Amino acid sequence: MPAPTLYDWIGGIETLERLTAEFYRRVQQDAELAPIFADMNPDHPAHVAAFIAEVFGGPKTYSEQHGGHPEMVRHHLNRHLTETQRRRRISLLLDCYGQSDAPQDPEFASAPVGYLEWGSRLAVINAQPGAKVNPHAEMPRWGWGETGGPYIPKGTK
Ligand code: HEM
Repeated sequence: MPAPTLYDWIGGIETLERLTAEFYRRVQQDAELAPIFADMNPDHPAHVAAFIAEVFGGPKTYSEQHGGHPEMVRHHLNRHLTETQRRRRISLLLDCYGQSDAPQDPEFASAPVGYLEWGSRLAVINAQPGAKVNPHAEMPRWGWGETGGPYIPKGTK
């Protein structure tokens, strides 16, 4: 029997939307993060839920209706996000997850941490001056622990 996707395991789009709604509710009360999201699009929490759903093996709604990975990157351009903000965002997200009714088994709980670490670092890199969007960037897919292979420095095979 194939392993369920992370999307199925967490409880699908309903759970993800509950988590992002709670996360952005807490963001408004967080001194570090509130200013960054002060002018946030009201649909942002639902869009982020759709994005994560797709990364976790769920429906391709973000790719089909919201512009896919390149559009997500575009939203971070020139925002000058910092390492401190990145870490605060992860910490708050993990608090929301840990205090939610989403599954807390160690096997599941460890998988999104890798994705959050990877994805948030890309967001900070793409928020710096000079960052460019790759219009063909594929949507990442995350599983139960695959790393996707070792880091390969630029210019080497
Ligand atoms: C795994 C990491 C991340 C994911 C999956 C993610 C996902 C997204 C997505 C999907 C959007 C576009 C939403 C839309 O289409 O309306 C977005 C926008 C945005 N993200 Fe991220 N993001 C990540 C990391 C970060 C980090 C680390 C920060 C800052 C600490 C950040 C700040 C923002 C801001 C300020 C916007 C624009 C919000 C708005 O004005 O609507 N993101 N993000």
